[in-house]
Amino acid sequence: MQVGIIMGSTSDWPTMKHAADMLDKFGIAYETKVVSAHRTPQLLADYASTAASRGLKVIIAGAGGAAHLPGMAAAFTSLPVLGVPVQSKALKGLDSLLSIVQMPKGVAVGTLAIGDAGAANAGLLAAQILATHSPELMTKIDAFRQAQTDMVLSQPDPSQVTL
Ligand SMILES: Nc1c(C(=O)O)ncn1[C@@H]1O[C@H](COP(=O)(O)O)[C@@H](O)[C@H]1O
Repeated sequence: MQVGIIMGSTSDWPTMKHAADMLDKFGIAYETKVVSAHRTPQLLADYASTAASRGLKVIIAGAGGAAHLPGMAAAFTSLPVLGVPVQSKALKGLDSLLSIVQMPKGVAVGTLAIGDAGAANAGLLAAQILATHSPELMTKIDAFRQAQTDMVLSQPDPSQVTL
């Protein structure tokens, strides 16, 4: 496995699935696991501190509300940790975002956007990190971006579209 996708609760899966789908697109092997800094603190410590020795290269961590999971994972490993703020019901994910993004200097978490787009981009960014050591993967990412550009450029003038 090259990427570990962890999340605070199974309720985060509909969001975090977008990260998994992106990794699938590029044929990148990953594992998924519910790990919580709050509810399963020892599991988090064990998971993150053994991640590098188990061969993982990047961790994607998604959580909502008081989202301490990405920061605590980063505290236990020197692997890059990408944090996904899951949209909460009460505060629409602003709580998750602020909990993840304001890390103290010296322990880094790469924070993505709130929700599905953030999860998908976490998968994409993980692929891009891995691609720095894989020309084959870089070619796939270049092709993905070109296809996206071509799709946008082929769309008709918005004023001609009947909604
Ligand atoms: N933020 C965290 C952490 C953590 O940061 O360790 N563990 C669970 N949670 C979050 O609690 C929310 C509600 O969880 P439940 O749906 O299980 O009640 C989820 O979005 C989860 O990520």
